[in-house]
Amino acid sequence: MNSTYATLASEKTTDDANEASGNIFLVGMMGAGKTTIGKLLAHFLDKTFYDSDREIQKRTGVSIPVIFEIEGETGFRKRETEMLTQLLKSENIVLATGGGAVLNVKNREMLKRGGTVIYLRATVDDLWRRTRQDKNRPLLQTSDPRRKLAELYAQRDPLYRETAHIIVESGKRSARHLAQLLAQQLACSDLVMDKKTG
Ligand SMILES: Nc1ncnc2c1ncn2[C@@H]1O[C@H](COP(=O)(O)OP(=O)(O)OP(=O)(O)O)[C@@H](O)[C@H]1O
Ligand SMILES: O=C(O)C1=C[C@@H](O)[C@@H](O)[C@H](O)C1
Ligand SMILES: [Mg+2]
Repeated sequence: MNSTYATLASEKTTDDANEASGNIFLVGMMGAGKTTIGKLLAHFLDKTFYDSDREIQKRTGVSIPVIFEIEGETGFRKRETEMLTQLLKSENIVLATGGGAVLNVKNREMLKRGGTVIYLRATVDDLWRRTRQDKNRPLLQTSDPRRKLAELYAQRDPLYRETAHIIVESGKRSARHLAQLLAQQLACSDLVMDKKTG
């Protein structure tokens, strides 16, 4: 690991990841850059990009705020787990998960087993700057959205860490630069693996 990566959660190493599937899963808070970086990473690594939120919207034909309005968060989470179950049957994908995907233990286990999980981590200040103008995140439609973001961060940071094989700081570099560094790093770890197994 070079300096692109912060220390790994619970001393985990990428050896624990299911690299054979070629799958890369991005987890992290709303605004961490999962969708933006995921698309670029898939392009650089020549993998297929999926975004769980986008797939749910395609399947239902309505936006995520509408799903929350009609079915509540519980209904959305059920759809999210169904979608992850289906998407994780794929190989050679980069998947941007929804910010709350790690709340469900079944999702966490599926992700850990199904590929290499990358936690894109940013400070609450960065996350707030990136999400404050966007009304598409139903959990932030409260009287004090910044506080809500901080509460969600405190609740979820340990879950992202528990799930991730790799933790990356997404606050200090542009999305493109991060995707380039990650692509280089992941391509190198593939090389090393091929050497070991080949
Ligand atoms: N590393 C970065 N530096 C600066 N801005 C970024 C970075 N990553 C993402 N952004 C910007 O932050 C905003 C949110 O990013 P994005 O939608 O990719 O987050 P997300 O993790 O997919 O969030 P959600 O869980 O809500 O889907 C976008 O406007 C994006 O351009
Ligand atoms: O952090 C969350 O709980 C969410 C993040 C988004 O990706 C969407 O999945 C939805 O808005 C919920
Ligand atoms: Mg997204």
